[in-house]
Amino acid sequence: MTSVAPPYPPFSLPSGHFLSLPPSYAGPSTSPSTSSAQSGGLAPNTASLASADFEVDVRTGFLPGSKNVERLPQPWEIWEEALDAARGTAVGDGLRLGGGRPKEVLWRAGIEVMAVVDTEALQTSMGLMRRAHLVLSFLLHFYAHTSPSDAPRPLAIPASIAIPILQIAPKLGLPPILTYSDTVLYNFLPSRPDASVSIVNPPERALVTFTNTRSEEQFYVISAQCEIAGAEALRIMRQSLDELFVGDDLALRRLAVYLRKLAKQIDRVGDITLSMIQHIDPEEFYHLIRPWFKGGDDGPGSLGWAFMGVPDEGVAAVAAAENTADRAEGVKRGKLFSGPSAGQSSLIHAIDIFLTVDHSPSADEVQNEASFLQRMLEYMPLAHRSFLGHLADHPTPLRPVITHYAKTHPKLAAAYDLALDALKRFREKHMRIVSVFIVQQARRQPSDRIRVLLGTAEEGEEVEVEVVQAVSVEEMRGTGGSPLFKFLKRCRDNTTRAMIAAPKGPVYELK
Ligand code: HEM
Repeated sequence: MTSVAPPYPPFSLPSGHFLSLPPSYAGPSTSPSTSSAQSGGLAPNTASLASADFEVDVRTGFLPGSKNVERLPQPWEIWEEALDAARGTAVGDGLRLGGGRPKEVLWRAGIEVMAVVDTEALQTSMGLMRRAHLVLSFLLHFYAHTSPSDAPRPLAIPASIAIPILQIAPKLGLPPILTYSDTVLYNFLPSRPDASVSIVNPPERALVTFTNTRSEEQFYVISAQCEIAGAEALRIMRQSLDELFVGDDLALRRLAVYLRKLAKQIDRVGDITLSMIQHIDPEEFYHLIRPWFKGGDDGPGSLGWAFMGVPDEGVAAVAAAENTADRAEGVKRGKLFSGPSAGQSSLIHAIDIFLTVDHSPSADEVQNEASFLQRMLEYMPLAHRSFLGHLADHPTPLRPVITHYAKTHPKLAAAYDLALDALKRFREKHMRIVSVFIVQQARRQPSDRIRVLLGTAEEGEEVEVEVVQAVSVEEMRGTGGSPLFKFLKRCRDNTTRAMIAAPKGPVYELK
């Protein structure tokens, strides 16, 4: 066997790469206990890439390996009852965005007088803590988005929600707001609920929605299906890192096979994402569902959400997204956390890191826009964030090997480019999704059916002609106010820039 072993060219992430920066989110102080981490990343550690330490399951990837808890027992049942009351049982039966009816006023008054339930006994079980974070963050968003628009700001979040969520969130390493973990990772049941989720027993049902619409359920379930397809991508990445550790000719040939397999799997994730077009009504998504996701950071002048009944020291531990400039200026803002986005999924971040797609900001980029992916790390469970850090620090990373052998092993370089091309295709499919679900919807008025559900029209009211609004793609803003399409295009272009050979074919342009 010919050895083509290291020394490889020294590898380090470019300075300023979002993964070289320490996480600013202050979670609990548990660091991953792998041999690699304990040896400062020096010991070869290929086995731990899918590890319980990181809550990454070899079979289910970033989805929990055990069944999600469907309901909290006593004494936390009171939160579940409040959630039942908010959701109702059918479309149009739950609380309405913007509130205003006696139903919402009464519900919010109930939350304001609800007892603060102790969470200590809850903290012994990961499953219960995940469900508690999910339930409390749905309650939080129901409360915030049924509050009248003239309610004093920062919006006061009652102690009955604020205190327990601020106790539970740091234990999971999550912020005290609705995250992708709540809407997707902790919120599904597979087709056969008592068997473990897998590609043959895929996520089928969502446990909690705001609207009881099939569209909302499918939005969460299809995202979870992307994650289960991603578990296979993670397995292939782990096998590739094993081959990189061996590093001989046979290993390089195997590596090329794995990279071609990875390309197929990334395409699979992209196709599942694209299937949202068949299963989700874009109008329902844009007008009925998406507004519930808004966080306390809604718009430049937002004063955020103030968590009541919590001494400042308690809040400080979870105040990563707090605007420190305001504190200096003495402006009283609440928490400025963003709402959920699939940009918080660790899966695409992991593929980016493995293939070394560099999303670090260039000098001319607006800071807010450039730091989106970095900020999204703060919205992942601590264990997944640690996993990504571990992957970024891996002692035998992929790209230096590919560039080192690009001339002598052209098939390997071609396989690497194939994986990047698949990732570019994923991003272009995703851009089409954003175009259908956001851009096109922002340009037209909601239909009568949607307006009745929103409470802005009565049933049977005169149909108005659709008015196309002049919304330009450049003006549109994403989570936390970043310029949407500049950002998405840049992510796509960063992907093609990593290729060894020049990318082929036309690029997708958003209109
Ligand atoms: C209806 C479906 C979807 C919509 C409307 C949507 C919308 C968006 C938007 C507006 C952004 C820009 C950042 C932000 O404002 O949050 C974004 C970013 C992102 N989304 Fe989605 N998304 C959808 C589904 C998905 C799915 C299923 C995945 C993953 C499997 C995904 C992965 C990402 C990633 C990784 C980013 C960061 C940008 C990048 O890396 O290219 N999205 N999404």
